[in-house]
Amino acid sequence: MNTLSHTLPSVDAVRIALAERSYDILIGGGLLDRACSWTGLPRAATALIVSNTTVAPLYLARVKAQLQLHYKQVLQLELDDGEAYKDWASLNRIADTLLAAAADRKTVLFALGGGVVGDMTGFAAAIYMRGVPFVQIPTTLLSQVDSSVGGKTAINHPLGKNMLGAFYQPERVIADLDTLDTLPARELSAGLAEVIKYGPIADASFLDWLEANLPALLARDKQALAYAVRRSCEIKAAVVGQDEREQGLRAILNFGHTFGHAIETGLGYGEWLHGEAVGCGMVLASDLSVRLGLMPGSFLTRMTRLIQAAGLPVKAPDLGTSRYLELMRMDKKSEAGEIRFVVIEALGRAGMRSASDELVNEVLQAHLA
Ligand SMILES: O=C(O)C(=O)C[C@@H](O)[C@H](O)[C@H](O)COP(=O)(O)O
Repeated sequence: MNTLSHTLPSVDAVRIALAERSYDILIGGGLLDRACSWTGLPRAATALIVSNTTVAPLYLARVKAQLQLHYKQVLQLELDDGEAYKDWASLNRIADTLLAAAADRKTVLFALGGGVVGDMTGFAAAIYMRGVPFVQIPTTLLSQVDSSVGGKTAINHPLGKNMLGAFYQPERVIADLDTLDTLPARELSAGLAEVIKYGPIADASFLDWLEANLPALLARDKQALAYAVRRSCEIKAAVVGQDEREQGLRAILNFGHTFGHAIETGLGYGEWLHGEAVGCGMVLASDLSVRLGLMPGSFLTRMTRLIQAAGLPVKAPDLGTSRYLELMRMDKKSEAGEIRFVVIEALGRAGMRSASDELVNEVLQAHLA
């Protein structure tokens, strides 16, 4: 982590080291209006800002004003807001906008919003004219600590979450902490799920810190949020830097997601927020870690308490255990029909395990609402 010095408040820069695909995650206050956020990006005639109907009224004009200093033509597109719209139709709207404006293959896309906007804009950038540059401007806690970083882009399919996508890295991530001021409380909690994830999988002392600082985070204390975002990005950068395309290690970032994605797909996208499903999914994955004999029962108690205190659900919707198994067999980590779960092997260390359907059923039965 570097600190860029300015007369204005400092800007943290966490580097994602991926050879020629390396980039910085800029983290700080007021970044939307600061020149350092926007200089040094790829030169082009055209830029497209992709946002949604909730975020655009708040921040699009400011981003556009900055981009107009660098690009001759600045296009904008406001997608419908929500996980239910992370689909082919929205992706097509991005392509339609680019093609209608005759945007060339140097055009730079800017994703202004949360994970849905970021994932879809990244996927559009990956496939438009076989690849154009893009920049992530995450405005939710979840997207600042997780989805804007690491180059996973995708849309959902009715049969499975994030099933169509590409690994495609952004040119830069601009995480303006001030955008968290306007975040609804439910979204803040959803983002905390992905923050909490980093403790058990990679940094036991970060888990201690989160327990001690959860009230400050929920109260949106700027320093606490800045540390949580930076530490999360540092951990993610270290993992992605070693395993960009999830050949092994990177799967640990999916802790809680096997159960979580089943909840999202099973209920219908958007019913629960992604972070809510991941929070609840981590309770189930913690229980599985205990039932596999890897962790003591006190670990499940600890995780459940923290997740609940963060304002997240800890009881899973009753989709029926066989439906859960059916959905989880579709997970991208499954191999030859065998579900592979991320489990905790020791505090700060995660691994992969399969489990019998009987054991998974026991876990589900213990946590269904
Ligand atoms: O970046 C990763 O790798 C992750 O798994 C992070 C997840 O938190 C994130 O939700 C990711 O988009 C899910 O990826 P998927 O491969 O399970 O669809």
